[in-house]
Amino acid sequence: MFLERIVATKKEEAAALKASMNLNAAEREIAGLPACLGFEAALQAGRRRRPVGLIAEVKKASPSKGLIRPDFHPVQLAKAYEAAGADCISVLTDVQYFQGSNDYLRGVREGVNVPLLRKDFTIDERQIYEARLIGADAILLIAAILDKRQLDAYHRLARDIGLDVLVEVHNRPELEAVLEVGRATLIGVNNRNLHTFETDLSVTEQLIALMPEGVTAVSESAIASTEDIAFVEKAGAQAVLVGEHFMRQPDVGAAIEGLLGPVVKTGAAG
Ligand SMILES: O=C(O)c1ccccc1NCC(=O)[C@H](O)[C@H](O)COP(=O)(O)O
Repeated sequence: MFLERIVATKKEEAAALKASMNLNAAEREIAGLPACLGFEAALQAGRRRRPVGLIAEVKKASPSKGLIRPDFHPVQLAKAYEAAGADCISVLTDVQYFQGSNDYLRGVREGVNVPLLRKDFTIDERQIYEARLIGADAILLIAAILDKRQLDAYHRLARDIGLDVLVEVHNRPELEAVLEVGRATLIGVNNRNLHTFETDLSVTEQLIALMPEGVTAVSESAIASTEDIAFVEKAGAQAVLVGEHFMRQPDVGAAIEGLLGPVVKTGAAG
């Protein structure tokens, strides 16, 4: 099973981090960093300018599609996303399966001033410290690979060091576990089954209907047309996470406008 392979790789990486990272030193360094940019707040602000908030993803390759963008320049792409009004940017840092890199996130941090999601498979607390140290504003917690104790502890740690948390679910039991833990305010519904790679936007419709008031709901994956946006918005998505569709267009800024329309000036700050 593919997800199990990814988790096994992450366990090896976590063991290496355990050997190289001094937690006290990491905490001291983090205490001296500037505050994170508000990831969830940026998505809510984005909803006032477009039908839904936008997390635009910098994604070179994926397990399901292989190499997506051979001519891959993460900082240029991120600057184009920012110029086109992306509210937040997701940067894949997994090396083995997505051809990502922590250096991509560091570079993007230097290049843009929008909140950044470190998109990776978090299974150890040291990865959360690492995310903050390389410049992320938010991390991803995937319910399919974490039990309730981990969801609770990792969420608490991330918030303690200033990070927002996008908690990802794909089915009803995962959503119920996340709601029982009771910490998530920002919940992503992944339309992709991470075991089979099958995609289905109706997963967004089914799961958002079960979410309580007050949750910022994000529809993730397989969004590629204005019809898809209309569908997930009607289902209650307040934001979307889009990677491959943008990565396949030569001009990613124009692709944002094509998918979501122009930014509407509200006159209000934010
Ligand atoms: O994208 C994959 O093939 C994939 C496979 C296994 C686990 C995770 C995977 N993707 C991570 C993501 O959640 C997506 O990169 C993100 O939602 C954007 O999706 P898309 O717009 O379809 O590129």
